[in-house]
Order: sequence, then C-alpha cells, then structure tokens
Amino acid sequence: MNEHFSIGIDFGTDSGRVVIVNVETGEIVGSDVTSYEHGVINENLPEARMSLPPDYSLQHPQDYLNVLNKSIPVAMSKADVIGEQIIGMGVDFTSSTMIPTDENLTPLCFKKEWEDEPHAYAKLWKHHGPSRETDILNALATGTRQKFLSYYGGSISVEWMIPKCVELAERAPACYEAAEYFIEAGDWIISVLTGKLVRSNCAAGFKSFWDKTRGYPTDFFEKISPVIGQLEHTKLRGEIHQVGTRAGLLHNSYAHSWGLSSETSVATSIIDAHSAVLGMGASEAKTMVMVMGTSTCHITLSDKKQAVPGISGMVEDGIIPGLYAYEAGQSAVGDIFAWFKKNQVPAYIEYEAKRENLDVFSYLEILSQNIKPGETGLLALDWHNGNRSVLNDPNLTGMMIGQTLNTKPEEIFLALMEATAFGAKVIMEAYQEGGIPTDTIYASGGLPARNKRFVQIYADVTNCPVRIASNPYVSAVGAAILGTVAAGESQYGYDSLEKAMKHMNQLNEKVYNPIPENVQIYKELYNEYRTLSDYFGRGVNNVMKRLKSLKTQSYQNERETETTLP
Ligand SMILES: Nc1ncnc2c1ncn2[C@@H]1O[C@H](COP(=O)(O)OP(=O)(O)O)[C@@H](O)[C@H]1O
Ligand SMILES: O=C(CO)[C@@H](O)[C@@H](O)COP(=O)(O)O
Repeated sequence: MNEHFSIGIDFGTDSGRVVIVNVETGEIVGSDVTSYEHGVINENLPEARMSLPPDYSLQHPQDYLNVLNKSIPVAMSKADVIGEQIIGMGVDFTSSTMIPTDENLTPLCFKKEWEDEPHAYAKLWKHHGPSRETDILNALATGTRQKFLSYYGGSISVEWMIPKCVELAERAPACYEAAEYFIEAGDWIISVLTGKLVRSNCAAGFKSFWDKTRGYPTDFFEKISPVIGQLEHTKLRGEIHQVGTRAGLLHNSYAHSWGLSSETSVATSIIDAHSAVLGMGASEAKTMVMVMGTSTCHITLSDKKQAVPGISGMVEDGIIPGLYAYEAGQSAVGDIFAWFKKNQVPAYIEYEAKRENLDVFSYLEILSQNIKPGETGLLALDWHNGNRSVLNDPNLTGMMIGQTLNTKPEEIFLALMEATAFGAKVIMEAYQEGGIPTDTIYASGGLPARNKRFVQIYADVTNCPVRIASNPYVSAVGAAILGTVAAGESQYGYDSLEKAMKHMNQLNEKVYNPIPENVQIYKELYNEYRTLSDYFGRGVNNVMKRLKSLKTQSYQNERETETTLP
C-alpha cells in the first residue's frame, strides 16, 4: 500500500491503450490495448447501411467505451494493484476527433433515428470531408485579415474542429439542429468518466482557435454564417479548463465496477501528441518531440510567442502553464507504410517474412539494411493523405519517381521512409525560420519503438541527434502524469506538471546520432525533394489537384449541394 499509481488512457487512430504507472518511479506496471471494433469507417457505415464519399474517416464512439470497459480492468489485474493505490487518471485523444451529442452528452449515432446519418458519427481527425468548406473558410479568413490566423501557421486545416462543424451545418442541417453539443472525443471521455462536461484548453486552443485572453474568434464565426456565429453559445458551450487541472472525480458507477475509489481524480483531457511532451519529460527549449505513428506531430515549447508560418498552431499554456506550445504535423506517416503493406507488398515478401517468423515491416527493414542512402534511385512525395504543414492542402497526393523494372519492395519502403523524414525537415525549417529553432529531437509513438532504420534516417536527414522513448506508451504515460497532478491535492500527487514529469518520464538513454556521410547524401536528396515539392505543391503544376477533383466528381453524392457559405 506504500506505492501509488495513476492510470493513463491513450486513444489513438486504431486502438486505445491503458497503462498503470507508478507515480514515484514512472514504471509501467500494467498495460492493455483494445483495438476499435469498427476501426476507421471510410467505406460503409456500420452494417453496410450506406456507402460513404471519398475522404471520409468516421468512428463509432462505442469503440472508445469498449477501451475503458475492457482495458482498465485488464491493466489493473496485470498490475496487481488495488483500487486504493490509484490516485488519479488522465486521458489523451487524437484530435480534432469530434462527436455530436444530444443534451445528455449521448452521441447522436447511438440513437436509432440517426444511425444512418454519417454526420452523426465521430469524425476522426483525418476525416477530409470538409475540404470544400475549408477552402472557403481560408479564403474568408485571409480576405478579412483574421488576426488569429497567423498563430495557426497562416491557414486553417481541414482536420480541425471548426471545418467539421461547418460541414455538419452545410451538409446535414437536420443533424446539426439535433446536436446539442459538438465535443472533442477526449472531452467526451472525461464527461463519461466524471458525468460533467469539461473542455480542455489544449484541444479548444489548437483545434477551435480558442485563446485564453480573447476566447473564440466569434467575429470570424459570424462572418461564416449566422448559425456558426452562435457556436460558442450553442454547440461549443461548456467550461474550458487548463491541462493539468482536475476535471472531476470518477463517477461512482465506474469506481464501483473497476474496484477504484470514488475519490479518484480525473484530469482535464489533452491531445495525444501533446501528451507525449509530458511523457518524454521534454520541457526544455530547442527540443522537438516528434510523435510518430499513423501521422506525425512535431511539438515544441517556448517562452516566446511567435507567429510561425506553415505550422498548425500555437497556444499559450497549451501544454504546460506559463509556456507557449507549438504544433506542426504530417497527415500520414505510419499510414503510408500501412497502405504500402496492404496494397503494394508482393506475396513473396509476405512468404519470406513468415518463414523468418517476422512481420512484414521488420523483414523489409532488415532487407533495407543492405541499401545505403541514395542507392535506391528513388524519390517520393509523402502526401498520400494530403499535406498539413507548409502547403496545407488536403488535395495533394503521393508520388514516387525513379522506379525501374528492377525496383524492389524494400527500396520503395526505404524511399517512403526517407520522404516522411524530408517532410519533417521542411517543418523543422519552418520552425527555424519562424524563430523557434530545434537542436534535439525526442522521438516517441509506435514507429520509433519498432523500426531502428526509420529513426536513423531521421537523424541523418535532419542532422540532429534523436533520443527515443523506452516504450511505445509515452502519450499514455503523459495522460497518467496529468492524473497524478489532478490528484495533487491528495497526499500522494504532485503540485506541478514539471515535478510529475521528472519522476514519470519515459526517455531512454539511447541516442541516434547523425552519420556524416549519410547527412551529406540526404542534403542533396532533400534539395531534390524541395524542387519536386514546390513544383507539384505550389501551383506550378496542379495535376495532383486536377486528378483528385476528377475522382471526387465521379462520385455521385446527392449531398454535394450548392454551398450556402460566403
Ligand atoms: N515496423 C514498422 N515500420 C513502419 N511502420 C510501422 C511499423 N510498425 C507499425 N507501423 C505503422 O505505425 C502505425 C501505428 O503507430 P502507433 O503509434 O502504434 O498508432 P497510433 O498512431 O494510432 O497512435 C501504423 O500506421 C503502422 O502502419
Ligand atoms: O493531429 C493530431 C494532434 O494534433 C493527432 O491527434 C493526429 O495527427 C493523430 O495522431 P496519431 O497518428 O493517431 O497518433
């Protein structure tokens, strides 16, 4: 009974993870992962009721509840701890993942009358349905010189909350009308756990343009439409709390069914990538945390307030009170490798991997060890899910040049990994030019833990040492850190995030240092990448967009009505 623990719950794109962490030592004593039964819904609604337009990425919130109900008890039993030893819990979630709910915070898609309506489901961060609306919002925000825009890299991302709200108002007005709240999925889980609606300043700041001094940019919302102008007082209403505070206490019914105390503190939620900053213990300036999984987010903290073109956002107190948090992102990284594995890897590789008792990625990584930088003759653009950094355009697409009849799968895999590293370097340069330089990378997320070549490529391309995490659960541990601080008032918690980070961070001793001859070759390849990227991404040749629009036009969607937006 001397030891105390906190529960961290991390909701990713395909699954949710629960960890039980010792608050004194940071040791993970129990963990469990639950995959989402419905996964990413991008072809048909559940029960194949209806096929979806291209670029839709929906989820079923029941899958999130299943993570709580299955993984919390399993992780607890693996940890062999008793309820009284758990002092707090925290939640992190991909974002902006948005759920429309009724007045009782029940997701609309749980109700019979809305189960055939795609807009009643959770819209996952990578849902690109509102790309038309986002173009209009960007033109309007730029045309009316909205001040907030410069703190969001100069443009609005299709992946954030407000485009999702506008899409709902435009394409499913009855559903919009029926929704009492639009809630970030992380805040929704907190409402499930505590019975209260408490919104996080991290999610509201990064994804809904909320700022602690000026609130939401309501004058901009009003320019979009009278309905959207009311958002703050209608669907987005609710208290906004600072990350690191307590949202409430665990609801009795959950405390009872999980054998926890009803005095267990539940923290205000945080975005998954931002949680990794806590889990890595990365509060120093010039340190960039790259959270590398399905996508990659590039997060850094500074005591300076800067408008950095090409990044995704900057929020005062967004992660740690007193510091400005900065975020940039790549819409697909692991997702590109997943696509490659599913659609491009030939049967003989799968056969050989199986024979070696390896998964396909590990086998391809081993094969790629025989290929030096530059030896593939390939160069790729990593825009398979659009670009959400300096080009901020969901209509850009992936590309590979240099293929011959001799090109091998492991060479393509290597070129794709290199392309994602070049995409990350573009972002680091944007930060540098914007006055937020970086000299060390902390790599967390599922990818660095599984693929050493990948991490070395990043060290070589960026010419920066890369420090990795000791396990793939960093964001979940960040959430557990929040749980500990939320319990700060109790005898065993911490009264500051910094103190909890010192005790509980998951930083490994291992450092990947850049290899000088690789750095040199990648410098040349990077210049080629920039040339290609400017050519296809900056309007010299719009072929990617033309192809994409042909594809979209051919989809007969009766909802593709005329827009009512300005
Ligand atoms: N060895 C590997 N090499 C390259 N990509 C991998 C490897 N293992 C898994 N991935 C990719 O990593 C992603 C999963 O990352 P993870 O951090 O676990 O999940 P999430 O992004 O949902 O939090 C998937 O897109 C998968 O394709
Ligand atoms: O956009 C953000 C954070 O702002 C992420 O939630 C999003 O890129 C998804 O993250 P994952 O790749 O699922 O870890």
